[in-house]
Amino acid sequence: MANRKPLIAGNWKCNLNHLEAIALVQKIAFALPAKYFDKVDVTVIPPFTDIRSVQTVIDGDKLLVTYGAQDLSEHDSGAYTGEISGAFLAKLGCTFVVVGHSERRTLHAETDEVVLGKTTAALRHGLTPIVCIGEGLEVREAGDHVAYNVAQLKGSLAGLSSDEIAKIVIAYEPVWAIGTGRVASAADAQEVCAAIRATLAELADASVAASVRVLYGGSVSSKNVGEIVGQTDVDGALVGGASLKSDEFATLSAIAAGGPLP
Ligand SMILES: O=C(CO)COP(=O)(O)O
Repeated sequence: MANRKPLIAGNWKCNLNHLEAIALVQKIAFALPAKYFDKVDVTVIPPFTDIRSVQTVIDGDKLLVTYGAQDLSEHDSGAYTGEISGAFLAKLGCTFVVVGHSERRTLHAETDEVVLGKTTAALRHGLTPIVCIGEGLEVREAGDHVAYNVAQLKGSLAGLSSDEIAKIVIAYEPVWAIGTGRVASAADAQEVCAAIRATLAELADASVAASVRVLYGGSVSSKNVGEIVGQTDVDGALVGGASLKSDEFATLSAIAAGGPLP
């Protein structure tokens, strides 16, 4: 994983109200003493309605966990009912924002063009976008997964400058591995993450490509995270189900930090 600090991001999806969120953040922080944060960045990505409460507990208790949002609008303000501006997220102290998660691409018909608009909006407000890409099962079975992910990455980052690309995190999440318990092998993750890095070198340059964090996501748990983040081009994980359990999430974060177990 070269000199890149691993990042473990817990995507809570549509789970936990703001009271449950406070309890989970406190438990995660309690299980992960300060020494781990020199070696791993840990962030939680709760629903929008939890963010203010999460901010209050993290700021109040001076916790080292950061937080972010699961989506944002392409627009900064205006007549866009139901949309959340990146400006609002920045004001709430968010560090990260997930963009183009496969659940949004599929359930909300987000195209690469929309994902690019959201990525640009995140950067405009000083948020770090975690740009998600990943192939479905048919593409994987046809053996077209590398080309598919490279095309999705190029579409999602089209026209961004090297400086902008340097500020992004990429997450490779094969759709067939999300919430299924069917984790990609470490070699599968490495193959696509290496292709992502080679594409970043093409879109920006070699030094930017060497600095950008590329995460794997899809059924990550404390049982498989060690092998996955041990791959040369995998710099952490975007974790769904396992991020809702404090002990499990703390354990897998500690493994990504290189131990010891909490
Ligand atoms: O979609 C994911 C994270 O964004 C992965 O979810 P699971 O870890 O539940 O498979």
